[in-house]
Amino acid sequence: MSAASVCMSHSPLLEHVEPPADVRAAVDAAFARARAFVREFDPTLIVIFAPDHYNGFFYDLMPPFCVGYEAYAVGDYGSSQGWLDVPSELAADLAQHVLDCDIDMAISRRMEIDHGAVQPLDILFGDIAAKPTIPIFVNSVAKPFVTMRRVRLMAEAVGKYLQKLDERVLVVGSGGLSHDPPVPQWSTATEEQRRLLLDGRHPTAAARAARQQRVIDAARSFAAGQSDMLDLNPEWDERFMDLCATGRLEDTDAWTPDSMAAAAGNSAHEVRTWLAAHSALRAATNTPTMDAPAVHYRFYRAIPEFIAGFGVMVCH
Ligand SMILES: O=C(O)/C=C/c1cccc(O)c1O
Ligand SMILES: [Fe+2]
Repeated sequence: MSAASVCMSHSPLLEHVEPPADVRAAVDAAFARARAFVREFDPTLIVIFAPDHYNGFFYDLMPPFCVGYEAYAVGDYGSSQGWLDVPSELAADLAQHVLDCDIDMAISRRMEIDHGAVQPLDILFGDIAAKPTIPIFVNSVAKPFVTMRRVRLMAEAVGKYLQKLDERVLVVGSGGLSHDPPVPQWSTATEEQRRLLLDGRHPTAAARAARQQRVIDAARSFAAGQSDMLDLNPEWDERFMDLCATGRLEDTDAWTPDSMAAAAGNSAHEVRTWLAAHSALRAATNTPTMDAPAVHYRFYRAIPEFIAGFGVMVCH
C-alpha cells in the first residue's frame, strides 16, 4: 500500500462569483499542482471525507459519520451529477473494520452527495466516476457535533484498514477552513428553512435555483464588504494548516464546536474532513503521533468571493 492525501477547500461559488484575476489565477495554479501530483501518484482507490449541505443528510436522521456503499451526486451549483464508482464490497469491509474498532459508523446503500464531495473529484479527475471512490460523510454543518477527537479516532481506524490493502490510496478531505456562509441553523431557522433542514430532499428545480441564488447574492455582498457575515479568519486557518502539516492532530482534541464556530464560522466545522484525511494518512503510513508525512504542496488565500478561507494541501 502507498498513500497520499489531498485536502482542499470547496466552494459552490467557484463558477458563480469571480474573484480578482490574480486570485483566480492563484487558485487555478493550486488546483493544477494538486492535479499534477495526483496524476503522478496514479491512485487506484480514493477515500474522500466530505460534508453535506442538506442535500443528502437531513435532521430526520443525521449521523456523525457515514460510509457510502453507493453514492449519487445531486449536481448542485453545476457540480457533476450522477453515480460514483464505489467499490461496494470494499466499502462494506471498511465500515465493518471501523465498527470493529469500537467506532459507531453509519452506512448508506445509496448515499446522496453534493458539491462538498463532488467538487474535489471534478477538479482532480474531471470525472466523478474516474476512479473507485469510497465516500465517507463527516457531519460538518448540523449540530450536535462529535468531538474532534472522535473524528480523529474514526479516521485512524479508516487509515489502519487502508494499510492492509494492496492499493495506491489517495485520501481526500473536502471543506473550507474559516467560513460562515448562509446555511441555515436550526435554532434560528424560519419554518420554511426548517422544512428544508428536516427532510428537504430532491427540491424542485425552482427551489434549488432560488436557494443557490441567495448564496450567490450573499457572496457578492460579502466580497463588496456589505454583509454582516462573520469575517474569514486567515490566522486561524494558517494555524490549523500548521497542525495538519506537522502532525499535531491531537492539539485539536479539545477544540469545542462553539469555540470553532465563534472563531471561524459555523461552516469551519468542515475542517473535520481535513483532520480526518490527515489522521487516516498518518495511520495508513504508520507515521508516529506528533509526526507527519511530508507536505508536498500548500496553498492558502482568504477569498470572500468564494466565502472561504481557501486552502489546498497535498501530503505523502
Ligand atoms: O450549500 C450551500 O448552499 C452553500 C454552501 C457553501 C457556501 C460557501 C462556501 C462553502 O464552502 C459552502 O459549502
Ligand atoms: Fe461546504
